[in-house]
Amino acid sequence: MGDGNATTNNRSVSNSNNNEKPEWLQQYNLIGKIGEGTYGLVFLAKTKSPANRGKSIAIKKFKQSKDGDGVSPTAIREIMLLREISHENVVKLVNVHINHADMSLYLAFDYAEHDLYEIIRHHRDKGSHCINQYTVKSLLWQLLNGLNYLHSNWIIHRDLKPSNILVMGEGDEHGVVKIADFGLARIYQAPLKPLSDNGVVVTIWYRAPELLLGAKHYTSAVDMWAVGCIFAELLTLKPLFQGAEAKSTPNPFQLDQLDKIFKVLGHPTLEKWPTLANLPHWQSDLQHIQGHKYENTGLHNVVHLSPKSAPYDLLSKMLEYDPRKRITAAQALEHEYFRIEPLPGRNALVPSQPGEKVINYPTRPVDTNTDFEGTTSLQPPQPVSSGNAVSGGMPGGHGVANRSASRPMQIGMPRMQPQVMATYNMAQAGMGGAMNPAGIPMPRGVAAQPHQQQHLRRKDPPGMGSGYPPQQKSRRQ
Ligand SMILES: Nc1ncnc2c1ncn2[C@@H]1O[C@H](COP(=O)(O)OP(=O)(O)OP(=O)(O)O)[C@@H](O)[C@H]1O
Repeated sequence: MGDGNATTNNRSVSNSNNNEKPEWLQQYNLIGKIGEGTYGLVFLAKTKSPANRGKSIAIKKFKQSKDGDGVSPTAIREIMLLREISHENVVKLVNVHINHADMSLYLAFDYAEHDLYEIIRHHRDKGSHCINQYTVKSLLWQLLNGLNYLHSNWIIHRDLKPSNILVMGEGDEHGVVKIADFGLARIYQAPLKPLSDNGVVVTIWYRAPELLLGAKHYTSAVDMWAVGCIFAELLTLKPLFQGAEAKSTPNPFQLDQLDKIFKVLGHPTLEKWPTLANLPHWQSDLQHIQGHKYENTGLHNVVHLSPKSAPYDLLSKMLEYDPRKRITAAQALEHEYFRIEPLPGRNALVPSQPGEKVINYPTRPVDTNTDFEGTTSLQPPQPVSSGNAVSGGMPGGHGVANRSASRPMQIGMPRMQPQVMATYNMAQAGMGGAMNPAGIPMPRGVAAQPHQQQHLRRKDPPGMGSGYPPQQKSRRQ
């Protein structure tokens, strides 16, 4: 590792003995497991190199598929492209490691102490303490800023949800949002099929109606739907559309999820969404979908916002049924909501007003008994300098450490300037398939949709060159 390339090794990571560790792993102190998703396990490690000693890294290990064929070379090439992605609001993929013995894949990312799932849960558990307006707005703005960059580079996330929206802990980037898990949907077997069944539930609550209705061609608009759901959840601390997942077949019809959506937004009509008639489930499930009459509960009642307010206007545009009419990330960044007080800032976790209490969000619990194989004891528990509580128990154990108060607010926030993406030599990489100007391959069989094409025509993605929210009077660091 450290040379910027994927590193490979023929020996399996079988235990914690340093001599038997593959070379790349010897550059880290593996601390323990911090999470488990549908596709893999996430570990906390610390770098050993003198230049970056003690830097926290999150290593995601991808599980083997059941048939044991590991990760395809195509998937590996696509992951290598993700290394070129660089933006302040997108988590940095620092390295890629492939273990050839079992074709397991390890992705090393910059570590983020918090995520929106935990932040929302923290507020909900404290009972009726909503997230302050400044924090909600700053989190949302940065999420949109990162997403605008990804969409401009032809990357559709497809699985945005609160646990994938990370927020940096203390340090230079305190309170900065980082989108995680981007671009990985392409290496999974479509659509969103887990590599192995580990009992982790795939969340459908943030899934766009066109996907639920069986659309074969999705666009970046699916991410904007998810952002709308996350925005509402930040406001109310409750998932907006909490459907029960159907699991009968690999990609079952998620009727309950649609039911939850229709109950709040009313029934979609062909008048408002003309291409609805072409969607497979709309056609095939006449009895359930078209036969049922839904009362429109009213989104404003659920999120407790005035229908005339700026946040409501933005939210309703994110939750537009027709994906072609749904607001884009670039358009959302220009919305009035971000031009009125409180203005969004770079550190989303500082108090919104002088004198307001600093919230000490809990650090991630670390299970120090689980290593890459999932069983072996790693090393004796040790103090973790980033403030992580080290628990010897299973994930979910509470390891809440006290942390010092946030830095005082500063005026004059730096502009967010995304770096230009390096172009990848596709001929050299031997890749075929549809390409876009940024050198990112399109998902197989996915044509550029109107929602995406608007980005194609632009040289610089809108909203990115304009820096942080426009016309700000005062800003928080
Ligand atoms: N770079 C990172 N730094 C810190 N924690 C991370 C990082 N990336 C992921 N995590 C955390 O690890 C946990 C598991 O993440 P993972 O992406 O594997 O699963 P998930 O997002 O919860 O579910 P799924 O795999 O179904 O999308 C989550 O709590 C997530 O916030």
